[in-house]
Order: sequence, then structure tokens, then C-alpha cells
Amino acid sequence: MQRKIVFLINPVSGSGKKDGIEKLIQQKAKAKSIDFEILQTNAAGDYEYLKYKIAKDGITDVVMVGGDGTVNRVVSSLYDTDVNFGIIPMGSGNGLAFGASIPKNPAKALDVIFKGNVGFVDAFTINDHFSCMLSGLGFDAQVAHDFANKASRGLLTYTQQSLVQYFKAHPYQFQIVNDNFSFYTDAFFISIANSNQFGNHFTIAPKADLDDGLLDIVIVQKMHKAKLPFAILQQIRGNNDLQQFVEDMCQKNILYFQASSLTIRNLKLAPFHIDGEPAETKEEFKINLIRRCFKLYMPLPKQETKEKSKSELVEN
Ligand SMILES: Nc1ncnc2c1ncn2[C@@H]1O[C@H](COP(=O)(O)OP(=O)(O)OP(=O)(O)O)[C@@H](O)[C@H]1O
Repeated sequence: MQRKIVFLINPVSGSGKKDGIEKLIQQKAKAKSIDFEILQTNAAGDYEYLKYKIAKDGITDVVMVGGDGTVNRVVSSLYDTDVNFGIIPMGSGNGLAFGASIPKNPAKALDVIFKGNVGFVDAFTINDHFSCMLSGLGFDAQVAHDFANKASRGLLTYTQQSLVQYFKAHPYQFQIVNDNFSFYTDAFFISIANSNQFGNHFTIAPKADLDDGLLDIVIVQKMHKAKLPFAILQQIRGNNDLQQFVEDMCQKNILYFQASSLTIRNLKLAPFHIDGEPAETKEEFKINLIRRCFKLYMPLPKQETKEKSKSELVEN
């Protein structure tokens, strides 16, 4: 089937600089004789209008040029259409793109899209919000709220805000409930992760897989603040195994488990974020996985790439 791609460029995501990206898309798409159109994202995050265009013009792919906020808004509007999604990572964090091994270099990310390998990606609802990367409560949500109020975006601003918040950080009280267990915890933050990271390869949920039917839940419990960076470093390095729920959870700094549904009671109204975008907090969050929610262009896994090039050698 002839591909027809709509590119949606976010003019403000990341450092904001998108010089040359339109030209690059034009050159590469024309070289492949692929039909395309370039549009801008909108601040309201409303893409319902694209459904009509997708049906009328036979659009096969929607490619998002931006960060996780852009991906969240576009996919939540359009996942029930037949399009495949692509990402050219140009946000501040790019947690979903990097979790899917999509390269940061725009020309290479475009090559991935044009090569045409798609994989399924799970998503989840958190109350009536849609999330496909990582949502959470507490410290990182406070950073997301502060970041949204800054005039500039990008990694530098994000790192500055994280440092400022680190010194102010304090634990919040939560109750965690699922079919098999219920417990109270005081925690600096809770991450509900579909992708393995916050972004920028900060892999807070190293065992997360975009297509495993499970969400990784990371609960960074109350501890002496001086220990916090070391405990998080252990976690991002993958030194904490996934835990079955055992009685020694009070001995652990970080709880790490997987679930496809969960309820979090937010007893002290910790701040909340959805895929890195600040959102209004609530006393209770009900989380449910949406299995294989959408299809995303991503590189072939390394093993398959090797096998494919071997079979190409044989064919030739
Ligand atoms: N045309 C537009 N004009 C102004 N703002 C826009 C426009 N389109 C989208 N936005 C806003 O851009 C913001 C940031 O988008 P996005 O999340 O993609 O970038 P980021 O925050 O820099 O990256 P990341 O989420 O990966 O950290 C969103 O809050 C969205 O409302």
C-alpha cells in the first residue's frame, strides 16, 4: 500500500530549535517517493480534526516531531484509527522514543520510519487520562510542574529544576491496592512506567518492555535524603530485581514490581504528572493497562537485524 505520512512538528518542544527539520523531511521523503504533508502541533493538544483527514486522504502514518507530551496528545487522540505512528525525538526527555530505541539523530529516526518495521506498544489509563510513557506522583511530578512554568525547555532547564526540587523533596503518604495486596507507604515518588525511563536514558524502570502487557511500578520509599541518589543509581543500573511481594518491604528503599492494574490512594495529595506533563492531582488513581494499544515505527531488535542481514546474504 502506498504510504501517506502526516508529520506533526511541535515548534516549542525541547530546545525549540528545529532548523532544517522540514527540509530534511522533504529531501528524504521525496527521494523515497513517499507522499507527505507537514503540519504543526497545537498548544491545546487537540488532534480530533485529523481523524477526518486520515479517512478522507488515506493517511497511513502520523509522525510526531517533538517530545513525550506531543506523543501523549497525538496518540491519545488517534490510537483508535488505523494509522501507524512514528517519532522524531525532539523533546526535552523523549522517554518513549528512547525506550523504543529510536535514534536521537533526526535523519536516522527518519530512516527507521521509512524502513517500516512496526512494533506494538502498550498504553494505560490513569483515571480518565491516557498515558503511554511514564506517569507518576511526588518528586518528579513537582519537577514537571515547575518545568512547565519555565520560559525555556530542554535538558538543561530540566536538570536545573530537578536539582532545585531535590533539596525541597519530602515523602508523601500513599496506599497501594491491587487484587493480591494492599499496603501503606511514605514515598518520595511513585512511577508507573510503560517505557523504561523518564527520558534522556534515565532508566528508572530498567525491566520495562513496551509490549509485555505489564506496567513497571517503582516506589522510592522514605529514606535519609543523603541515601536517595545512591538508591536511585542502583535502580537505574538495574541492580534491583523485580520483587514478588514479601514481608520485608519495609527493609527496602525502593519497591519494584509489575502489574497490569493498580489503585493508588494519594493520601497527602502529592503532585501528579502524565508522561512528563503536569496534571491536576486527585485523592485516588485507578490504573489499567491497554494491551497493544498502537503501532510504532522502531528499529528491529539487534538479534533480528543480525538474522535479517544473514538471510539477505543467503538470498543474494
Ligand atoms: N503550536 C504550539 N504552540 C505552543 N505550544 C505548543 C504547540 N504545540 C504543542 N505545544 C506545547 O508543547 C509542550 C511541550 O511538548 P513536548 O512534551 O513534546 O516537549 P518537551 O516537554 O520539551 O519534551 P518531553 O516531554 O520529551 O520532556 C506541550 O505542553 C504542548 O502544549
